[in-house]
Amino acid sequence: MAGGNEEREEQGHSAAFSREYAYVEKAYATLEKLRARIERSMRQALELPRGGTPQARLERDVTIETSLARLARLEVGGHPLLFGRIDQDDEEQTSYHIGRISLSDENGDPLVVDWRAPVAESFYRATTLHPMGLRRRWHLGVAHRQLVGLEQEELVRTGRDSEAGDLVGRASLYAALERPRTMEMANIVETIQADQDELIRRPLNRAIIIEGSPGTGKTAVALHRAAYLVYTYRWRLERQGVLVLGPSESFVRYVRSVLPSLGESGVEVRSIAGLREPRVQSMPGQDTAVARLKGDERLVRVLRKAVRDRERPLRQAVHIPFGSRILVVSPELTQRAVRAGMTVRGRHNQRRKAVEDYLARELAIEFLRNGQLSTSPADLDDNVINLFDDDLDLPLQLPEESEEDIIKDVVLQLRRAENFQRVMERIWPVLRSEEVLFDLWSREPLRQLAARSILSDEEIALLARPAEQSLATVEWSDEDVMLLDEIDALVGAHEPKIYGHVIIDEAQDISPMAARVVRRRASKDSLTVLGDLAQALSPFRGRTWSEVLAPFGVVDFDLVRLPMNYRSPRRLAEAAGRLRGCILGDQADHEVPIRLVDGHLDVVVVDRGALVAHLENQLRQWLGEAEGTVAIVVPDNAVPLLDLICKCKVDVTRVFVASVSGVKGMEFDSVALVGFDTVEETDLLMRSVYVALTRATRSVSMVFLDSVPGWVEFVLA
Ligand SMILES: Nc1ncnc2c1ncn2[C@@H]1O[C@H](COP(=O)(O)OP(=O)(O)OP(=O)(O)O)[C@@H](O)[C@H]1O
Repeated sequence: MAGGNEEREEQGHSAAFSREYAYVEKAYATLEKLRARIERSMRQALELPRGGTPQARLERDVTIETSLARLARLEVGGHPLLFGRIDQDDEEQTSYHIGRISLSDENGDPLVVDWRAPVAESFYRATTLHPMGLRRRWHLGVAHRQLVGLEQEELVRTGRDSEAGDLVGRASLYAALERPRTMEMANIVETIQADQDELIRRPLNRAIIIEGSPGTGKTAVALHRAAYLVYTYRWRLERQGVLVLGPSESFVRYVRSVLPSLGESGVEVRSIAGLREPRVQSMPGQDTAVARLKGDERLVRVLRKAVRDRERPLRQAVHIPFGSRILVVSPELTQRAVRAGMTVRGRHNQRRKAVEDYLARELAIEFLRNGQLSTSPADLDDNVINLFDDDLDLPLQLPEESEEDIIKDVVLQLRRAENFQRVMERIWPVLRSEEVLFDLWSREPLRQLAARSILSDEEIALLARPAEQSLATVEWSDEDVMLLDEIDALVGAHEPKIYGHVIIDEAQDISPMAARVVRRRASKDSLTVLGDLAQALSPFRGRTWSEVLAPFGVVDFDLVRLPMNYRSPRRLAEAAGRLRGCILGDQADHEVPIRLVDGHLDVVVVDRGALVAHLENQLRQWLGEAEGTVAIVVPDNAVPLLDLICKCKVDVTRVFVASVSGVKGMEFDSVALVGFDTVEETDLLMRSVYVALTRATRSVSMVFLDSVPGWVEFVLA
C-alpha cells in the first residue's frame, strides 16, 4: 500500500515537474517577446527624422525614455526570472507564480508576480499552522533559464505535524546556505523566511530597530526592505530616494550588487563618512581617545562656538579710501553690523548678507550726510572723514535723484570695493568647513576660545593636529568628516539631500556626531536601524539602543529580534554563543543556529618570523579544498601586523585582509584570526574575537604569536 502511495507521489511529482518546466519556458519566452517589442518601438522612435515639430520631438524623447525605463525594469541579469508558486485554497484553485519582476501573458493575466506585491506575502509567510489561504507552496529551482528542481510544501493540515521552526522551503534554503561565498553578497529573495519577510514589509513611517546576532540576516533584511519600500511606495520614494548606510567602504562594495540583482536601481548604498558632499578622503581615526572625543555630542557646542567666534566686531577702526574720501569703519559700527547679522534667521554664510547690507548702508548714509548735506568739519563724526573737501567727485545728489537712490549707488560701489570686503572678511568671513576645522585643530588660541567652557584642558589638547600638515595635505579621519558635516550645517555650506527612508546597518557603533549626519538626511521616524550591541567595537560600545538612537532624534521605536542564525556552523555558533554571554552578561539572548554542518575551529601558535609562510600555507589549503573566500583578520590598530601580513602572496579575488572593523558585516567561508593575543582590554578583546570569528561560514583558525591565551580554552570549551 505504502509502495503504491510512493509511486503515485512520484508520478504526480514528475507531472508537476513537466508542467512547471513548460511554465518556466513560457515565462522566459514572454519576457523575450516583450523586450523585443519595446526595443522595436524604441528603434522606430530613434529612426524618426531628427527635425519635426516640438510636439513630435517631445513624443520621440518620451518614447525612448519610457522604453529604456521599461527595459531596465525587465532586467533580471543572470538571476532566475521566477522561483516560486502558490496554490490558493479556494474553489477556483487560483495559483500565482512568484518572481523578480511582474509579467503578464498576452491576455493580460499575471504570468509572474513581483515578490514584493501583496499577493506574494503568503509565499514567504504561510505555515502549516497559519496557511494564509494557501493549499500548497512550490519552490522552483531555475538555472540557465530552465527548471532544474522543484520542492513542494503542503500547507493545509495533512494529518502530519508541522515542522518545528517552520522553515519555508527547507531544501531550497539549505541549498542556498551551503553555497560557497564570493566577494559580493548574494540576494536571498528566493528563500526569505517568514520572520524576515514580516520585517521587510513593515510600513514606511515608523522607526524600527532590528537586532540580531551575527548571521541572523540583518543585512539581507536591510537590502530587501530597501527594494520592497521603493516598489511599494514608488510614488513617494522615487523622488526622495532610499538610503542604505553601512559601516565602511569595503562593506559598501560587498553589498553593492544585491539591489541591482533585485531589479532596483533607486537605492543609494553608502558609508556614513561617504555621505558628505563634496567627498573628502578619510580614514578611521587611530587614536581611541581622540575618536571618542570627536564623536561626542559636546562637539556640537564647540563647533557652534567656533563659528560664532568668527562673527566679531573690529577692535580698531579701519580706514577705507572711497572716491576722494576716506571712510572710517569704527569698532562700534561693526558691533552694530554683527548684531544685525545675529538677529536674522539662517546659517552663518547666508546671514553675512545682512551684515554687509547694514555696514554698507550705514557707511553710505554717513557718506551722504557728510558729502552731500554738509561738508563742515563740525558735522563729521568718527565714521566718515572727509579729507578732500575741495575735490568732491562723489555721486552728488542731482535734482531728480532721491537720497535713497544715492545710498543705493554708494552701497553698490562699496560692495565692490576690495577694502570693504576685507573688513567683511574680518568681521563676518565666508566660512569653508575644511578651513574652520583645520584652523581649530591647528591653532591653540582658537581651540581654547571655542572649547574652554565645554571641554577639559586635556581634552582640548587631544584635539591638536600635527603642525607639519597644511590645509592641502591634511589627513582627515572619518570622525573629522562628521564634524565637517556639522560645520556645513552651521555655516550653510552644502544643503544635504533628505531621503524618504534611511536604513542603517551595523548601527551599534555609530557615534552621536555621526548620528547627526544621518539625522540631517532622514525624514522624521522613517528609519530602519539594524545592529547587534555585542558587536560594538567603537569607543561608544556598551550603550543601550535608546542611547544609540537618541542622537538620531528617535525616541519612539519598535524593537524586534531576528531569531535564527543562517551563517555559522554549529561549532562556531557554540563558541560565538559563549563569547556573547561574556560580552552581554545577563542580557545575552541566544539565536538558533539552523545550519547542520559542524565547521572547523583550530588554534595554532606561530613565530612572527614564520607567520607569512604559515598563512600562505593555510590559504593554499583552504582555497584548494573548496570554492569560496577567505579573510585574514587582525585586531584594530595592529598596523605593523597588518603590514607584515600584506607580504603574503594572495589571490585578491578570493582573499581579503583587514582589521576587525574592516570586516564588519561581511562574510567569508574561512577566516584566520591573527594576533588576538595583543589586545589589552578584555571587553574589547572578547568583542573583537566575536566579530572576527562570526564572519566564517565554514572554518576558523586562530593564530597566536606568543602562546595560547587563557581565554581560548573558555571559547573552545
Ligand atoms: N532567508 C535566507 N535565505 C538564504 N540565505 C540567508 C537567509 N537569511 C540570511 N541568509 C544568509 O545568511 C548570511 C548572514 O546574513 P547577513 O549577512 O544578512 O547577517 P547579519 O545579521 O547581517 O550578520 P552580521 O551581524 O554579522 O552582519 C548571509 O550569507 C545571508 O545571505
